[in-house]
Amino acid sequence: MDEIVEPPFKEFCKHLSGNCVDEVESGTAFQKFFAVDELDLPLVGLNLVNLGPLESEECKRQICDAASNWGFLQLVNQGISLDIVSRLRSEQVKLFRQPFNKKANEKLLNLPSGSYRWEHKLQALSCNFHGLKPFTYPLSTIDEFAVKVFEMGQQIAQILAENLSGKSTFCSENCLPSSCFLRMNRYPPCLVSSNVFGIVPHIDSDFLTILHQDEVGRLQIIKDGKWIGVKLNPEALIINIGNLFQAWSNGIYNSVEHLVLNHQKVERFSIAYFFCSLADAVIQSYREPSIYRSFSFREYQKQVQEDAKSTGNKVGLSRSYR
Ligand SMILES: C=C1C[C@]23C[C@@]1(O)CC[C@H]2[C@@]12CC[C@H](O)[C@@](C)(C(=O)O1)[C@H]2[C@@H]3C(=O)O
Ligand SMILES: O=C(O)CCC(=O)C(=O)O
Ligand SMILES: [Fe+2]
Repeated sequence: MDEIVEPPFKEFCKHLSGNCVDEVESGTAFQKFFAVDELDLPLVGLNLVNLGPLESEECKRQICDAASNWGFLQLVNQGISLDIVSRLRSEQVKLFRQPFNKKANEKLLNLPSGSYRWEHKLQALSCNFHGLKPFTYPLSTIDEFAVKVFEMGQQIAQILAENLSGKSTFCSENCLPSSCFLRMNRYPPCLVSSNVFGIVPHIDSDFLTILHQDEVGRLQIIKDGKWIGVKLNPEALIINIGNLFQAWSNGIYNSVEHLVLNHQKVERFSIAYFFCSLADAVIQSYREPSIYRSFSFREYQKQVQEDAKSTGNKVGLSRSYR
């Protein structure tokens, strides 16, 4: 296997946040985030939706309950074969094995330049705007995955929306392949400590995130005010609720904080698909009186990025959206 051509971890940290290495070496590396328990996320078999009315209703109820009580769930039999996921994983590994300056400077996979980023101490390759560029046939593995994961996201979003407001068409009208993003992440091994954030605690600003994490795991979420580790299920895709669904559902569906800790010895890969609305879609609670004022995804993303720059943290819905 080619040598992993990445800057040494210390340089990597300095590049990102200066004192990262000091925090880590002084042992203050976020002990409070180190989860003690590991739990299974609520598990739902999506194929049940296509079975008889009874199973279908039960499956939809489980999805909606998890969206309210956990903000996270895991789906199996969701129609995305493990073959596509493993083919995508090998393409992802090949991409990240490219020499560092090639990833940082050249256009990879004819993605817009700047698609390769060091984000929150991970290296992320964002493939944006799947729906815009004309597909070339035969479909690349990335496009094949994106088409299926978009359809799945739409199905879940529709189940969640219909549960609250009948035959709501909000998601189908405002969430399109061109408004969604696929991000492939690589988390380098962190030799200095096992308590360093691969991605800092955050809440996703989209409607839904659909996530495949590899066998390294180390995803943690907040449950009942405590950090817990998410038990691995390589056959499942993880779905988590974003801020937009929390606002649209008037707080009935919850978007919860989550983080990833780097592994001390091995690299970790994940694939995240952000099911977002069109930038100008107005997110308005499905019923009055609403907890949150209406806003557009564009406005919200801009606010989140400004807050993250000025405060170092995303403030999210609590900031003047109430
Ligand atoms: C988890 C997230 C990363 C993201 C903001 C979000 O909460 C959900 C949308 C994500 C996305 C996707 C496209 C762009 O790469 C991005 C910068 C954006 O505007 O929305 C990322 C956000 C991010 O990386 O912060
Ligand atoms: O890589 C993961 O497992 C989670 C990534 C994530 O939370 C994100 O990109 O928003
Ligand atoms: Fe996230």
